[in-house]
Amino acid sequence: MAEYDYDLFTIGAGSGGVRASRVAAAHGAKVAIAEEHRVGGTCVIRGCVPKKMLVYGAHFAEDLEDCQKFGWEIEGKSFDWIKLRDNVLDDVTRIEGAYTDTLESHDVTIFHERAEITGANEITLASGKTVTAKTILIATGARPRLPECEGVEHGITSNEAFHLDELPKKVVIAGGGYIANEFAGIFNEFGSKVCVVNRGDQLLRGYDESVRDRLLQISITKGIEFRFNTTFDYIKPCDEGGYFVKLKNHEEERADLVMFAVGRVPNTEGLGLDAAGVELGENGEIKVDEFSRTSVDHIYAVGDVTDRVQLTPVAIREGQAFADSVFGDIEPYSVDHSCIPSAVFSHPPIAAVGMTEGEAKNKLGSVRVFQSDFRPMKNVLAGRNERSLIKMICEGDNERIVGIHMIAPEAPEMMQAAAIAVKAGLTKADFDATTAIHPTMAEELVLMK
Ligand SMILES: Cc1cc2nc3c(=O)[nH]c(=O)nc-3n(C[C@H](O)[C@H](O)[C@H](O)COP(=O)(O)OP(=O)(O)OC[C@H]3O[C@@H](n4cnc5c(N)ncnc54)[C@H](O)[C@@H]3O)c2cc1C
Ligand SMILES: NC(=O)c1ccc[n+]([C@@H]2O[C@H](COP(=O)([O-])OP(=O)(O)OC[C@H]3O[C@@H](n4cnc5c(N)ncnc54)[C@H](O)[C@@H]3O)[C@@H](O)[C@H]2O)c1
Repeated sequence: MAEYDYDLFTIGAGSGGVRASRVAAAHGAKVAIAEEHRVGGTCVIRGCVPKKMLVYGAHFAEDLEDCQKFGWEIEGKSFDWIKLRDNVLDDVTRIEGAYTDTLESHDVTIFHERAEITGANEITLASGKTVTAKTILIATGARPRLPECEGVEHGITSNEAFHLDELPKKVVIAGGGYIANEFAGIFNEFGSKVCVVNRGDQLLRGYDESVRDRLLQISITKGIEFRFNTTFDYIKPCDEGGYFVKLKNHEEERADLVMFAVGRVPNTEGLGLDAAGVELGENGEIKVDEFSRTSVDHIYAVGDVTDRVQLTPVAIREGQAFADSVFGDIEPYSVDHSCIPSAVFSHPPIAAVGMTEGEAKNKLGSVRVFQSDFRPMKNVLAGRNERSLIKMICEGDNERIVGIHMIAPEAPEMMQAAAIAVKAGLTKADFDATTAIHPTMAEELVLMK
């Protein structure tokens, strides 16, 4: 008789948990996974995937306007939110099915219910069933944070934004980070009046200042309003529908929808972590070492619940490294969290890798910055007065590239390839030695003066 029911029990079937479970099973482990909501987790069900589909949908608004300068006439164009919403939700269900199939084809047992650690190696499911496992992986992700304010229960978060029955005429979005800027772009392109409310005076902290400023200027030109250095006093329902929204130092205003996008809280409550002896950090995140091991030897944690870098590819890499290291026939290895490229799918999008100009100056002293500030060819013909910006930050005499930052149509697509070069430690001279592909926006990368 085996000592435990499973070699591995994973709590949470999101990006990190699914990858770890599938790979551990492929290494020969007997694996079970519990999911209390839907297989796929935040990324597939209510994050990256449906968000990107809405971004695509939203962008047609500009394309349908710009296409006229390219000779196209489109009569009677109209937009049907319910059609887009339902098509997106259908595709989410399809992908959920693909994730479930992957787990099942690897003989991973799926429990479609909540799980909690109730003993050193014991897990109890919501149905009351108890199982044991030699190793436990916590991959429970994070949930939207809600600020403290009167009437906070009247607001929605990104979770609900994908299910709206109608688009708001006016939406107030709290936050100045990824989600706030992405949804500001989405709602604005669909014709909603958007007001972004940020507690501080900076959008997208962590991104390069000139790129952030460019997004702010373009967003204002597109009609998005911003209120900085303020928080909510109250949100009160109005008899005629919608809400009265009062911000500190501002007059009360009306809105049809309030959306909170003020960060995410690791899902660590009600998991039995205290009793199990798993240590948490200041923000409730699970503390782990470089191998994703918690303070308890046989309990590991990956992804957003550890609050290292809250991105899907990072959760996936952490899950893969954990499974290979614990169940594979190889030397344990850890995930390199340096130089991770990222993107904000705003309108237009931002993408970045490595140090910003400010960071590089602080850390490295003298740096050289190359910059290309240009109006993409398509925007020129379309009469769209929107400029793009690409910055390259270089270090030392050999001008090793330590950061690239851009705001441009398709910036995330360009960045994925550029990030390989930065990660590999290439220099400005290596870029200069590469022949341009003309005419593209990406050729700016190898033509910078
Ligand atoms: C709106 C939005 C857009 C995003 N866009 C991007 C993007 O474009 N690119 C990008 O890289 N990242 C994006 N992210 C971040 C990305 O979704 C997360 O970093 C990623 O999903 C984290 O994966 P995870 O495995 O740690 O957790 P999750 O994917 O959140 O999975 C955790 C799972 O655990 C389940 N769970 C929790 N507690 C229990 C329990 N006790 N028992 C059973 N199950 C439980 C949850 O239901 C959930 O399904 C976005 C996030 C949001 C919210
Ligand atoms: N494209 C992507 O890769 C992508 C997209 C969406 C989300 N994500 C991930 O999800 C995480 C969460 O996203 P997010 O946008 O919720 O958080 P975030 O950390 O990016 O931004 C939070 C913002 O809210 C502001 N804020 C905090 N409290 C506030 C308050 N009370 N009132 C007004 N503003 C307030 C902060 O100043 C900050 O600008 C991100 O950190 C990111 O890792 C990634």
